[in-house]
Amino acid sequence: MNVSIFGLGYVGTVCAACFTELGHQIIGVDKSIAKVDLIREGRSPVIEPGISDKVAHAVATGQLTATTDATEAIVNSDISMVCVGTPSSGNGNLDLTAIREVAIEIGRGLRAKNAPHTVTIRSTVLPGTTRGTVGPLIEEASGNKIGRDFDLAFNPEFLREGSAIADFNAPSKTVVGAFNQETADRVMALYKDLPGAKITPPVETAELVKYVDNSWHALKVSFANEIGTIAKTLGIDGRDVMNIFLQDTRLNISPAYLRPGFAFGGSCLPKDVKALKHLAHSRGLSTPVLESILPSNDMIMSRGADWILSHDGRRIAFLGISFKAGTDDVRDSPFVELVKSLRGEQRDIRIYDPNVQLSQLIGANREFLMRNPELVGLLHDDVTATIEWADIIVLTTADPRFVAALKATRPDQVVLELSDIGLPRGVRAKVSGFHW
Ligand SMILES: NC(=O)C1=CN([C@@H]2O[C@H](COP(=O)(O)OP(=O)(O)OC[C@H]3O[C@@H](n4cnc5c(N)ncnc54)[C@H](O)[C@@H]3O)[C@@H](O)[C@H]2O)C=CC1
Ligand SMILES: O=C(O)[C@H]1O[C@H](OP(=O)(O)OP(=O)(O)OC[C@H]2O[C@@H](n3ccc(=O)[nH]c3=O)[C@H](O)[C@@H]2O)[C@H](O)[C@@H](O)[C@@H]1O
Repeated sequence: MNVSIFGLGYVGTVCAACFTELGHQIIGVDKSIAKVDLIREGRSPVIEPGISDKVAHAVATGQLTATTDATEAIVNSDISMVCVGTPSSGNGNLDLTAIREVAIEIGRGLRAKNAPHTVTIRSTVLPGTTRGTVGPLIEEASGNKIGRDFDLAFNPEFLREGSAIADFNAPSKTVVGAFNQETADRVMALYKDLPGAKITPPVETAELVKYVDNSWHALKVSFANEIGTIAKTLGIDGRDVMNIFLQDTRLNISPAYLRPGFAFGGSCLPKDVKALKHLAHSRGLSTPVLESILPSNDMIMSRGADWILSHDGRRIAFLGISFKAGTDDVRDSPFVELVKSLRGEQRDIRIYDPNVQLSQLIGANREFLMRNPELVGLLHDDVTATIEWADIIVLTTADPRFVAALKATRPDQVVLELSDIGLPRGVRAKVSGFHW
């Protein structure tokens, strides 16, 4: 099928490249000329394992093109997939600016097209947004009617940064909520060669499921981290406790997100928990469990800062600042918050993260760093010099480059392992774990 993908960020770029491998012809659309130019040059606008080769190949074979012109993309495609950002607004609700813009652009594009077209929303939006906001905006801008002149669906994305390509190619479920079964089937046909359950619930159910997924992950991380905290104060290794707990096969508990580690972050879990809470508030509902997730996470963050400060040494080197290994995404990274809180404590800080270089970042990540200029001056690109300089080395994620670099540590240094990573032999510094 011919598919136009609006928004060439983490979701849009991965979907664009991976859909070409399923035989689809993709036109990527972004309002950022920089991102469109990168795709045209066969380069990925995001850092994600495996994505560079896939983008380069798809562009070289002509299966992936890019434009800033929405109408051109609509006219030359059968289905449009919307993957623009839906960040948090100040009060926890979603900022739908980009969604609204794209809905209007798609509507205008449809005016220039005299053939059936399907629009599917992949961005995470609260229940009611596809029907109540996107649909009417497209109808108004196009003069067309849903179900008569064009079709509309919601198709949530479940990929995780750092393993996005593997997640795209092996989904455990693909969910398409549409206003009629033919539309759901048409969108689902894009995924016909992928494994996993194929589910076509009502649109609002599909919208809510996405929030259930992300809030559940956040809740599990918070639970595991609180257990880890209690265990540590008792002198018990929280990792052992959770490992034994997880062996209860009668309960079939997935170990995912249940290992004690550091606070969760990233551009999705925090914002999606906030948005679900906001939805509950707006309905006058009391949801104490959901209410407690972010305060619990904040507590883990401040415990992490206290733990680092409890070690002697003024010079602290952070290995990693993006929220996860394998990505350049610094949005809502818990390590950014940690660095900011330590800066007021008379410590000198340096950060090494080869994925995070101001000169390379574009889009929302660049904007995030520009809003935090104090961080930019802390970034260093020489890992050996950064380690040599430090008294304390904070290992944030299991990026193999960080783990390998630790072999250069000295016995007078201390390595603080924030996440439950497990270090190789050959680290000469004293090593201590947040949960053990
Ligand atoms: N990052 C992730 O791992 C996942 C994100 N999601 C959801 O997917 C959505 C997109 O997330 P990301 O890819 O992280 O966002 P992103 O911020 O990386 O990318 C969004 C892109 O949309 C573009 N854009 C904004 N307005 C536009 C317009 N009018 N026309 C064309 N392009 C426009 C931006 O320039 C940007 O390149 C969000 O709703 C997010 O919650 C869902 C699953 C995974
Ligand atoms: O909606 C989204 O954007 C995506 O959000 C998350 O994906 P992502 O944030 O990319 O990565 P995760 O692996 O879920 O990590 C989120 C946070 O949880 C933390 N985490 C993850 C796994 C774990 O076992 N423990 C843990 O603390 C990570 O370190 C990170 O801070 C969801 O897992 C995806 O299913 C979803 O598609």
